[in-house]
Amino acid sequence: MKTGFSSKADRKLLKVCGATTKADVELLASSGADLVGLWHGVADGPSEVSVEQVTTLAEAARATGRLEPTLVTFLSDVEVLRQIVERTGIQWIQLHAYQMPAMIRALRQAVSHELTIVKVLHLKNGKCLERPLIKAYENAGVDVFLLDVVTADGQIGSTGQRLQADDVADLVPSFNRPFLLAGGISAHNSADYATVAGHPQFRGIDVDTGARNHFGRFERKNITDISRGWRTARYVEVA
Ligand SMILES: O=C(O)c1ccccc1N[C@@H]1O[C@H](COP(=O)(O)O)[C@@H](O)[C@H]1O
Repeated sequence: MKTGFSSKADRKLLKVCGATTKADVELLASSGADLVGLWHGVADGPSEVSVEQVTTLAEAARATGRLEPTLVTFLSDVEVLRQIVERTGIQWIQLHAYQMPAMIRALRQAVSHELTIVKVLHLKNGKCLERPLIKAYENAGVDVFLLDVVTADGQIGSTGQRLQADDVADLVPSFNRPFLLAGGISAHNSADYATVAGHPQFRGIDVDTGARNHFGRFERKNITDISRGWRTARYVEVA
């Protein structure tokens, strides 16, 4: 199993989602983020970028020496994803839709370089929709689970809505992989997740809404405050 950043597993990761420009990437790198999410194949996503842009932004992220690019996608066509991953050199992929275990197994087998596969587990009203599939996901090659909200009307991704810590604590014993926490993460709610953040499988946080200002743009102070509030890997740099 490859989880990336493995030599620093005790250091918690801060992933920020939805960069669309080099300026975004550089702002995230200098604000304490460890991973940057690049959306491709997210229907109607406001931060959707082309494969060419993923390539350029991934290079820009790596060039900072501090940011790992992550492809965030709803796509499930293995050959399409293989081509994107190999063309862009992406080493982290976040499957944020309802992709199935067989697809993940096929992706793992198709990609020739190291790839950390992050699979989202969606919680609706506190219950994980994919719970019956978790063991199959692990057997298929998922490296990291990402726990996020699905809203009452079915919205997934960038909901700004929070998970209950008790629901997370109930779900984590059902898998053996590390996990990232998402859903309405801000600088001010780390204390509500103290038990979650202290869990040995907790690997870090993933943020979209809380990283942005009222205009929908990344706000440096929000990101540095989140890094400090959650004590993520680079918080000392931005303190
Ligand atoms: O941010 C989005 O719009 C998005 C679209 C499609 C897939 C994933 C997306 N973002 C993910 O949403 C959560 C964070 O949401 P928030 O902080 O509650 O707004 C995180 O997992 C992002 O990767």
